[in-house]
Amino acid sequence: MCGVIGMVGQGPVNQALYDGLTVLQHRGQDAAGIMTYDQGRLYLRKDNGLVRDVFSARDMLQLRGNVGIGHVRYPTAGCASSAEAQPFYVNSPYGISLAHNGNLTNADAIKRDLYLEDLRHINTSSDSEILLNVFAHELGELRKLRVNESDIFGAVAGIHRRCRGGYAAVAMINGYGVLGFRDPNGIRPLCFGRRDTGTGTEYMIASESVALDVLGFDLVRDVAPGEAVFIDLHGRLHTQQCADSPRLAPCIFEYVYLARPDSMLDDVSVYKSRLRMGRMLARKIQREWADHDIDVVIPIPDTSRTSALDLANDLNVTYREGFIKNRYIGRTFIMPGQAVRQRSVRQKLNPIELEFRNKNVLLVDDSIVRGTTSQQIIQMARETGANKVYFASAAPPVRYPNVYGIDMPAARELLAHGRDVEGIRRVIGADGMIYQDLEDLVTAVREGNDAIQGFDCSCFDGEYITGDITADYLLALEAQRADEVRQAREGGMGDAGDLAQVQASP
Ligand SMILES: O=P(O)(O)OC[C@H]1O[C@H](OP(=O)(O)OP(=O)(O)O)[C@H](O)[C@@H]1O
Ligand SMILES: NC(=O)CC[C@H](N)C(=O)O
Ligand SMILES: [Mg+2]
Repeated sequence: MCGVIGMVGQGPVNQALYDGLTVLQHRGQDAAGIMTYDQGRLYLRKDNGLVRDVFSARDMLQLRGNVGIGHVRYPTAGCASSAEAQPFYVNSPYGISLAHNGNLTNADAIKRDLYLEDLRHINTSSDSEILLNVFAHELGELRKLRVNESDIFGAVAGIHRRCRGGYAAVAMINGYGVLGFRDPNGIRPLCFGRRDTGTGTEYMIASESVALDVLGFDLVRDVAPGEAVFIDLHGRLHTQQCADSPRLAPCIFEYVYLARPDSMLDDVSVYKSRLRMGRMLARKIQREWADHDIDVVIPIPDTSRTSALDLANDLNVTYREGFIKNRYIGRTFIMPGQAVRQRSVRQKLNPIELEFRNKNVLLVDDSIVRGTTSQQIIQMARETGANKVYFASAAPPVRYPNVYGIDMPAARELLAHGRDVEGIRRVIGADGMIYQDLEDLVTAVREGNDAIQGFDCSCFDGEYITGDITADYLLALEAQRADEVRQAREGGMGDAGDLAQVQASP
């Protein structure tokens, strides 16, 4: 899950895009980029690193113009090289750039077709470069010197016909404006907002509404699944449904972990959905463990705080902040590689002894994926003198790979894969263990918007809503992206197709 942003302003957009990306930083910490448009020229700055490290004051001055797009990356395909940072750019037709959140599940097949039939070369191993080239091909096929909005929407319809998987993207077309579109299942989030200024209306498209909030934009609405929104250079908004049979089935893991709690996603407050997850879990504890001896509920910061709060309220047990988080360390789960994830838990979280000594504690996390956090945290709680250490997860066991934009490619890396709850409890070393039921998780989110037809719950139930995921696909994904494979392949960074590095070499 990367973060994307796009804007057509009445004045320079560089600072707003930068600020918006810092607010979306929780969606990707590996690379960042901005591309702007000014009087027929495009300006690009992208590199590996956090937003604050990628853009110097000088870079910002060079990002000229009132129109632009931006991206923060958490890779799910390709490699970690800076050549795969986004936005991507292709010069024909018109000069198009694109930033993508999600993952294409038929990337290999499209790449072949792009080469053999459309005579297009893909220079990286990123699926986002493929998505851009499909769009460029569809637009180029019209063979027009000038296109109009309906041509642009027609090209998005072409993307929906050719691409499978999850994609929420923004694109900038040189001389035309900024486009946002979402896959026909609406797996990854995308919304847009407006801000009225003395000189006219400005529009912004973003992965999460929190980016609009912070910049003073009013949320207009979510982009519908399959829909495209286009803001032309005069700041006029055009929208059109571009898919044949769209249906809203957003990724439920956005609500569990990925999104910021102060965002609205598909009309559901992420914060309120997490409070409800906590209440649901409290009720399960009351049902199945009425005579519990929990003295204190302690969240594992940051994400689980919200659900732990209402879990404690509903259980009528004291809530305490027992771990203090180092605010200068990012999110562990989206770090590349198990070694760095392992190290960062200790550096990031430190216990307050008095909240643990001689107490029976219930540690609450939003989810357990590889078990990196839970194993170390339980050990810390014990070393700090806790009597009993119980563990609760506000999401069900994560047992299956994600193929739509979350980097969980290998089932065998998932703690819960092939294990029952008792087996998981033993591995993480807890005295007791409780997981949310999937049905309750769905209820907790859907209560915010009962128009949501379904969710992508694939990492919990192994059902892939795009219908194209076979056992062979999952095996190939694992062979390509499992931790140790990537470690061996990438070691440092870069790969043979890394143009940026080739050029930089003496
Ligand atoms: O089982 P694991 O593989 O450890 O993954 C799950 C953990 O990772 C995430 O925390 P993270 O540190 O990424 O972010 P947070 O500070 O937002 O909670 C999540 O909130 C869990 O704590
Ligand atoms: N997490 C994402 O959305 C990743 C986008 C794209 N697949 C990449 O790897 O760069
Ligand atoms: Mg966490």
